[in-house]
Parts: sequence; C-alpha cells; structure tokens
Amino acid sequence: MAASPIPQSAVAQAKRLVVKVGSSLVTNEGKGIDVAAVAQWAEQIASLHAQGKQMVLVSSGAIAEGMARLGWPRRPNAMHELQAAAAVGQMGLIQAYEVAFAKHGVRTAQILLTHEDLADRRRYLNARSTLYTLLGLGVVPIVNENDTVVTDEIRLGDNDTLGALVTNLIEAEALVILTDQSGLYSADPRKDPDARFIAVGQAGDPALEAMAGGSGSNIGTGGMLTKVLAAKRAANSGGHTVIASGREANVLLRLAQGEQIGTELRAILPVRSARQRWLANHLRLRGRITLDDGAVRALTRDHKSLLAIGVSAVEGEFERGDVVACVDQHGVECGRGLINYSSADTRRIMRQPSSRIAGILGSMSDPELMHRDNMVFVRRAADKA
Ligand SMILES: Nc1ncnc2c1ncn2[C@@H]1O[C@H](COP(=O)(O)OP(=O)(O)O)[C@@H](O)[C@H]1O
Ligand SMILES: N[C@@H](CCC(=O)OP(=O)(O)O)C(=O)O
Repeated sequence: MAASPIPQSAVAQAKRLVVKVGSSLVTNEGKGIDVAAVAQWAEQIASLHAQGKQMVLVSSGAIAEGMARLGWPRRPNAMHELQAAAAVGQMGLIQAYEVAFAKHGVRTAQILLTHEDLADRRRYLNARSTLYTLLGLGVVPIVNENDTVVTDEIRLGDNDTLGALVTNLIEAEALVILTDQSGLYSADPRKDPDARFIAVGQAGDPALEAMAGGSGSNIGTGGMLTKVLAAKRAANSGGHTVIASGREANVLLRLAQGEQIGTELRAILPVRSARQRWLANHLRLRGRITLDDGAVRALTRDHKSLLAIGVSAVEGEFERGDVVACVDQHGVECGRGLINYSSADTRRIMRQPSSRIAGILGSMSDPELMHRDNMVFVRRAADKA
C-alpha cells in the first residue's frame, strides 16, 4: 500500500497565513486589474479559509491600477501624482477583491497601513487587535500601504516589507509572496539565462541577498531583494516564507497540500518577542549614537544596558522614549532601543560616568542611557535587522 504523502511544507502546516501579491501580477504588467487572476486567488484563499486557515491578503496594485484608470502610460515621479494614482486605483483593487470573495461567501475588509502606524506602539497594538478581531470574525483582511498619506521619508515603499510586518504583527506561520517569477534564482532570470533556481534556503542567509541584488520589473518596486529581506523579517516571529509564481495554477492549494512549488525560505533564526520585533521593525529611526569598542562588547556580547560613558557621538534630534540605533566606530548597527535621554541631553552626558549625570543635567531620570530590556541586538554585523 502506498504511503500517503505527509505534508511538510510551511504552507501545509500553517494555521494562519499571509499571502502577498505584487503589482505586476495584479495588474497584468500595468494593463489594469487582472480580474481572472484575482478571481483565482480569491477562490483559493476562500478554499483555504473554509479549511479553517486564517488568511490575510496583502495586495499591491493601487498605483498601477490608478495609472491605467487615469490613462497614464508612464509611472510618474512626483509623489503627489503617485498618491493620486493610488487613491484612484485602490478603489478598483478593493472592488475587484470584494466581488471575487463574495462569490464564495467570504467577507473582506480593507486595511491601509503606514510605517508610522506600526512604529507607534499604541497604533501598532490597535492594528494588531483589529486584525485579530477580523480574523476571529472569519473576515479576510486585504492590506495595502496607505499611499495617500505617506511621505518619502516614512513610506515602506514595497509591499514585500509590509507583508513581513503583517506576518510579524499577527504571528502568522507562513508568508506566501506571489510574483511573476517561479521563485528565487541565483541571478535575475530576465537578465541571466543560466540563472539557477533555488528551491529551498534559510531566511536571513546573506548569500540569498547577494543573488537577489538586482531591481525588479518596471511595474513592481522591490524586486527579489525586498522579498528575501521580507523572509528574514518574517522569520523574526517564526514565519516561513515561500516565493512562488502567482500564475502557477492552484499555487496556494497545491502549497497547502504539501507540494513544493517556488522557493521556500525557512525560519530557523531564534524567534524574537513581540516587543523586540516592534523595536526591530522600526525602519526609520530618529537618530543614531556611536559607541566605543567597550560599549559595543558590553551590548552585543554581554547584553548589558548602555551607559553614557560608552557613547562617542550623537546624530539626529530625538526625545526621551524615541527609538535610536547604536552603531560601532565603522557605522555598523549593533542594536537599537528606546533611549532614556533626548539628543540634547545625550550630547551633554556622553563619555561621562552615570554618577555625573545629575551634576551635568540637574537631575538623573535613569542611570542607563538605554536599558537592555528596551533594546534589541543585531545578531551579526551583516544583519541589518
Ligand atoms: N535572483 C532573482 N530571482 C528572481 N527574480 C529576480 C532576481 N533578481 C531580480 N529579480 C527580478 O525581480 C522581479 C520581481 O520583483 P517585482 O517586479 O518587484 O515583483 P512584484 O511586483 O511581484 O513585487 C522579477 O521579475 C525579476 O526580474
Ligand atoms: N502600495 C503600492 C504597492 C507598492 C509596490 O509596488 O509593491 P510591489 O509591487 O509589491 O513591489 C500600490 O498598491 O501600488
């Protein structure tokens, strides 16, 4: 008797999944929403939902669809035009998904997030509880970046990162990134016909980042690099990532049956706590402080709190409670955390022992500049968190 196949893939085992679809797929290379493709993904997600899996969809395509609706042949450079296109296109995107999911009796919800929503602790917790509530109600949330309100400095820019942040937020066990390639290759297959397919890898392996180095298609923004980095980020909460072709027939259903399709990037890094992830997921920091070698050792090897005496330079303007990066003498980040003193005060107390803080500032709120409980450490020098 033939043994029944044991589903081993990340998607087969996951009870909570984030599926991300990129702009070039959703809009058929920018021609306008690919209604047939949307219908197929919706059917598959509805089917997995019916099997008891909690599903979240992160969909790009608002800008590309907006451009198609407005009759713009080329992607504009001006931020306000991109935002106008996103506002127009998001209507079409959500409408297409709502119609497609309704055919299977599945309710959907629109969630538009910005980097700031996830960096602010209260808004982050609110977003998380709304997503959990929707999942508990059996709704499929459809997430995109809130392009209309972001500025260049605070935009996530690509939805691969957003997909990973949502994976972290709801502690999904798997992130499926659907794109226009079969997965990750050793080089961009559009440019290198000898590129080798990578079936499996380890999330966070720097060799993968080197392979994915090139930029993406004309329609998408991130290319493969943002997908590989998203896998590293998803691994912070134990999420495995699969990068696969969204054009492959029944790709999600087959993955859920344990079939190996695409590139699976397994999470084997130690899982960080929700608070550590929140700290690590700050993509834009208020400032950075340079540490001397002794302080770098105290932080990274001994996991001690940071004292002002180990700081040799301060960049940026920040307040007490902001998230600030700690870098070594070469500018390589070794950790980050909530700082107990403003940039102005830090400049006055740097290189000084804690016993002198009260004398310099008139009072001392905390003996340490950053408490180790409020810090997250970067595992390797090459790890950009
Ligand atoms: N090593 C690689 N393996 C596969 N694709 C790569 C690689 N390096 C660059 N790419 C490019 O990345 C593109 C996918 O990224 P992108 O266009 O941003 O997609 P999406 O819109 O789905 O996010 C592919 O079409 C491919 O040309
Ligand atoms: N928020 C943007 C998505 C950004 C983007 O292009 O992402 P992607 O296609 O996934 O690289 C949009 O909806 O157009």
